[in-house]
Amino acid sequence: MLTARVVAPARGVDATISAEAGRTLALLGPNGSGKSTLLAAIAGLVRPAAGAVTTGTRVLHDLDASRPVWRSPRERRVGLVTQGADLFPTMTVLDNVAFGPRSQGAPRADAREQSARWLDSMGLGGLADRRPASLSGGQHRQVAIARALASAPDVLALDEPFAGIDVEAASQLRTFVASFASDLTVILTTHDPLDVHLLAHDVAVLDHGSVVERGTVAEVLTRPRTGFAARMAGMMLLHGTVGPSGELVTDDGIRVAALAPHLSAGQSAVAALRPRAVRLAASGGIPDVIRTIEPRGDVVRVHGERLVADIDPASAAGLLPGASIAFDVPPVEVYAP
Ligand SMILES: Nc1ncnc2c1ncn2[C@@H]1O[C@H](COP(=O)(O)OP(=O)(O)OP(=O)(O)O)[C@@H](O)[C@H]1O
Repeated sequence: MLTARVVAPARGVDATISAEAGRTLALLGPNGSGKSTLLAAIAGLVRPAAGAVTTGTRVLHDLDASRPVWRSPRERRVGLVTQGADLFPTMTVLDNVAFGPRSQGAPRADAREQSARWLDSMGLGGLADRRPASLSGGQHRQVAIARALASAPDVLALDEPFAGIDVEAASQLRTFVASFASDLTVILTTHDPLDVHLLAHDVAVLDHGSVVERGTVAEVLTRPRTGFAARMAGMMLLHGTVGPSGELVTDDGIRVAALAPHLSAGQSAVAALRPRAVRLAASGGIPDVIRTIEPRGDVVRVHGERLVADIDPASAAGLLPGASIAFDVPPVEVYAP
């Protein structure tokens, strides 16, 4: 179990996260929200102003103690793989991977032998004699991850591991990560909901340096509480209060019937709505004005000022930006914000 409280005022970060052994935590959040800073502090590459990081009973740093503790990156057993994860360009893949055990004191021959076995076990044995410049983007990332794992870390921190490589390489890399993730604590930052669904058990959402939402993937992506998590889940978030009949009255006055409301009238509430559930109203409905219309796979996405709907192309014929429109919304589940 990793717990980290990182206070880095120069970067606007004051966040606490925890990640359990054998589980993968996805760190989500807008650009600049502090995800990379958190990982760098856990790895000991950034020294925060305050806070502490522990894995199990090991203290990696404790800057709040009367005698502060600070372990060097190499003593932490945290493998950090960043987007720019630079392999040493003049070394072979094997020597790059052997660098980890060597820096922990293993003799060169032992480190190379151990690393060769390690590369084989990860299905990368064929790359052992190659230089980094000859690797594809996906292979480069696999080797960088293999190098981090060769030091037998307790925690593997992956900073946007699938960004900037092609779709097929990203898919292979996801399978690769999934193959060893259950043996250690993995934290990964991502902007892609697919990574969350395929790899993560838990999610923490950062905004402006603080954790604004956390829970299991199912909790956060089916009942999002922030606009960011809702967008990740492909949903829109309606904020409001519970009306006298248990309906949700949104902040801009939309009334939406609620499914089995558990909240009392007057309480603050949110609901998450999928654009596919929203229909064009035959009569009545929630009035709106069309902002944009875009094709999206087999549907047409109509963005109104208030709501977003995915409708079939035939129903979208004749709709134009600026036109008045009305939407029907099905009963929604409301929950506390
Ligand atoms: N090396 C640095 N020196 C000073 N400030 C930095 C440094 N790196 C990042 N910052 C600042 O710290 C804050 C948090 O940045 P960070 O890179 O941790 O966010 P992030 O969530 O990882 O963003 P992204 O999704 O764009 O990678 C930002 O305001 C950023 O400008």
